[in-house]
Amino acid sequence: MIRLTPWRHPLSATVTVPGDKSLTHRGILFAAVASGVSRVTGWLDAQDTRSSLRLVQQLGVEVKELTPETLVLESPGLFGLREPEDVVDCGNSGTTIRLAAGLVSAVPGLTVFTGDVSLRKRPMRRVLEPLASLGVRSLARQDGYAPFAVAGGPHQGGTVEMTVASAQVKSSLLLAGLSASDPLTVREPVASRDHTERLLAYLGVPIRVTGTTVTVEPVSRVDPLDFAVPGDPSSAAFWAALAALLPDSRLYLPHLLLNPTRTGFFQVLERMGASVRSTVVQTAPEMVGDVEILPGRLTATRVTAEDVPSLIDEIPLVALLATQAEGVTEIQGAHELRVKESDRIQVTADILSRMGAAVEPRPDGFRIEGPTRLKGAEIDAHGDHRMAMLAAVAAAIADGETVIHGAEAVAISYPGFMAQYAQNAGR
Ligand SMILES: O=C(O)C1=C[C@@H](OP(=O)(O)O)[C@@H](O)[C@H](O)C1
Ligand SMILES: C=C(OP(=O)(O)O)C(=O)O
Repeated sequence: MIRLTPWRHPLSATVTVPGDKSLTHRGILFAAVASGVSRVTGWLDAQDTRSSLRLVQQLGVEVKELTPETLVLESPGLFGLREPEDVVDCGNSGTTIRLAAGLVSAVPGLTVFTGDVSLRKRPMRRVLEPLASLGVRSLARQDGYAPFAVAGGPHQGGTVEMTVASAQVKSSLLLAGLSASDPLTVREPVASRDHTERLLAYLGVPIRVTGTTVTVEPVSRVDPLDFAVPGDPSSAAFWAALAALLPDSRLYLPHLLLNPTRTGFFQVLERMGASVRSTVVQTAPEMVGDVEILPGRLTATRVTAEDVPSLIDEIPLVALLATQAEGVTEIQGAHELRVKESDRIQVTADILSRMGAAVEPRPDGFRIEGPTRLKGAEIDAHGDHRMAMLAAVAAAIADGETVIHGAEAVAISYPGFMAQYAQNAGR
């Protein structure tokens, strides 16, 4: 439990955020696919990425070096990975369990997956069913929840029409495509983050992307990877929201991942009235740059299904900004938030309503009327890292004290968040 009091000053700072979570997971999993010694620098060391690390170790990958900056892994390669001797516990990490389900289609024998109480309630049919259409056998609890088991072995390619826009489902299938007997095409309803496609191309795997259709060819061997992970824009979004909400702030966020499939939050922030300036310093394999945020008068906005994948994890922060914006903000097409680490539509609405905001949860989003003054409250993060950080940002602009239960969940994606928060709040 932590107690937070309002900030009485702007956020005028340079904040360096840890490495991107999605890219760190992929760096670890692709190091397992590659044959030989791979290196991932700037990696995120957090509970979720440790789940991916444990998974690849159970599959026979050796950790050669692990420092706060660098991870060096040695793998026998995709076709040398071995059946895990025990159940693979993916903790709280949806990305680990779903991507790994596709990866282990190449691993002879049985891989049994489980996770924590939250992960065991998240839908897995969305990966197991399309994998089954390629001939990958699996068995799951009723309703398709973990624990489930995947039997590796021969399977084919073909075409899969995805029903949800999900980078986890798409990536799981593309990983299974690497060990299929023929090419695999995956089509998404709306483009989700494309890190897997970019990394596969960077590794020299034959892959074609046309609009929201991706085709990958099977491989016999993949060369090792040397990959630098830039800062996580989803972690940076908490600081950007603070700067947009605290008058006279000036925030500098150096070296962030600026892949356009991830920057929807910064676009919405600008649309709502904040100033967002970015300077691109690298374009391949991923776009990277520095971002500066200045506050402005916030006005309501509309977020639609087309926008959702590019800011899926940041939508609760848009809801918070909307409580301080003039007018009615509507967020639509975000049903996916209901099946994250918590039901993020319900939990966000509960947190903001307790703090005095006018928030109406909808089946697929929110209607929020602003501006309203927020007041401190007693908040339950429901074991969800992003809900705990959302409450901390809200606490900075609320009147009175906010108590957050379950704030230790931040260690899932951003272990240093509360220390950096205290450091900037105390000035
Ligand atoms: O592929 C990824 O790294 C992720 C994809 C998204 O999930 P979905 O694929 O379920 O939308 C996102 O919410 C999650 O934090 C990370
Ligand atoms: C949804 C998230 O992660 P995952 O699906 O990997 O648990 C997240 O980090 O907000």
